[in-house]
Amino acid sequence: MAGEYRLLLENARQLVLVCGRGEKYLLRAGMASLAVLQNASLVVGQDGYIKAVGQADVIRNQFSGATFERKIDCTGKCILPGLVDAHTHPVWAGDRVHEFAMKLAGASYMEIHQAGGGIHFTVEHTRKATEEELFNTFKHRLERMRRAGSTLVECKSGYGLNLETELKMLRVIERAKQSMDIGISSTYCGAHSVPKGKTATEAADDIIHNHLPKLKELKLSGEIHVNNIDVFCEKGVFDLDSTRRILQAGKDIGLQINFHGDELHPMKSAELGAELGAQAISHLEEVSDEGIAAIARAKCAAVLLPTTAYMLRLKQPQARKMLNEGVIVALGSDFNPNAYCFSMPMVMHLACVNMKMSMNEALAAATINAAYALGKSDTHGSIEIGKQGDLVIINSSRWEHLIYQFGGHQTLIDYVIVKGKVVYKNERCGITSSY
Ligand SMILES: N=CN[C@@H](CCC(=O)O)C(=O)O
Ligand SMILES: [Zn+2]
Repeated sequence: MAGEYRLLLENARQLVLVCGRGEKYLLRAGMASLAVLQNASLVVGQDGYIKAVGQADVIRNQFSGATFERKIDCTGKCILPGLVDAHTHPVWAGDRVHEFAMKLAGASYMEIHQAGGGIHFTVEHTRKATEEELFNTFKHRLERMRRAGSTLVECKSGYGLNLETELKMLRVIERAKQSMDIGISSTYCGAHSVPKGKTATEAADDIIHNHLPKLKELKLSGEIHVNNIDVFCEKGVFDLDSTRRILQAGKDIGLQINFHGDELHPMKSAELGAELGAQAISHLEEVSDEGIAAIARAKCAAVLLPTTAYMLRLKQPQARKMLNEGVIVALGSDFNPNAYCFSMPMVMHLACVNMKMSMNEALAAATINAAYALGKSDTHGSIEIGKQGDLVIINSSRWEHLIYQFGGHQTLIDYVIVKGKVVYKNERCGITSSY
C-alpha cells in the first residue's frame, strides 16, 4: 500500500489490543482474557488514528510501498493502549504533606476536613494562586502522568467552590486541552465541599442558579467546554437531596454525570446515580448490595480508586462482588493533595493486591472501561483500527511487567505516544537491558 503515514511500530513481542470487536466496555468474562497479538506491528495515519494492526509480516507486505514519518523497532518489547485515568483532581496550589503526617499519627480524613483542613486548606491556597501558577503546576503534573503511561485523563475543578475560582480552574484545564498532547475530559466539581459560611442547600442553590448558567453561556460562546458534572455526596458534605438537584441541573445543560459517592458512609449514592443515568460513580467503598445491582443494570461505571483506601486505610471497594454482579469496573488514580499518586501502573498493582483483581482485569479497568466512564470508549481505551493512536511501549517481553514491577514504570516505559506522536521517550531508550 502506498501513501504517507505518521508512525509504524514494528515487530512487537506482544501487542495488547485489550479488545478488538468495537466493545464499549468489558464485563468480568471479557476482562479475564484480553486480546493479545504476538510478533505484531501497527500503523498510525497522518490524522493520528490507527490504520492497521496485525502480524508483523502481513503489515510489512501490506505497507511495502508506504512512507512513515517515524518508525520504531519494537523487537522484544510490548505495545499497550495508552492508559486512561478516570478520576483526578490535578489543579491546585498548596500541598498537604503536613496532613499526611497528621493522618499517619491517627487523624481521620473527616476530622481534618471538619477542623477546616483537607479540601478547605487547598481551596484557600487555590483561590490565592494566579491562573499562570495553576497552569504551570498542572502542566507539570500532566507531564508526570504521561510519563507513567496515561494518555487520557479526567480532570476536575473543585478547589474554588466560588464561581470565580471554579472558572479559573476550568480555564486552566481548557488551556491544557488546547495546548498539550494529552486527552483531557474536564469535570466541573463546584460541589466538592460546602464553602465556609454556607449550608449545603445554599451552596446547591448557588451552583444551580449561578454556576451552571455561566457554564452553559461559556460553552455556547466556545470559551470553556466542560464534559462532566461532579458532587461529593457524603455525610457532612452534600446530602442525597442536594446531590440529586445539582446533578440533574448539570445533566439538563448537557453534562455527563460522574460523581463521588458512598466513600466514607453508605449514602445510597449508587442508587441515585442509576436513577439519574450517571455515566460513572467513583469510590463506592461503602456501596450497598442494592446499589451494586442498580449500577450493573444501569450500565453506570464504578470508578474504583485504590490509592484512597490505601492512603486513608479505609475498607477496600468490593471489586470482586461488583465484577461478579456485572458492574463495569474502571480505575482512577484519584491524584489530589490527599492521595499524591500520578501512576496508573501503581494503581493497577494496588487494585490487584488489595482489591483482588487479576492483571487482565486491572488493565481492562485502566483502559477500555475507564474510557467508557468518560464516554470516550468509541475512540480510546483499546488498540483497534479507527481509534486514536494512543500507545505505550514497554521494554519487556511480557506486558504484565507494567503491573508486576511496583513503581518500576519509570524504567519500563520506553515511549508514550498520543495520536501517533511520541510525547515521551525514556532517556535510556535504545540501551538493551534485561530487568
Ligand atoms: N473525596 C473527595 N475528594 C477527593 C479528595 C479531595 C481532597 O482531599 O482534596 C477524593 O476523591 O479522594
Ligand atoms: Zn476525587
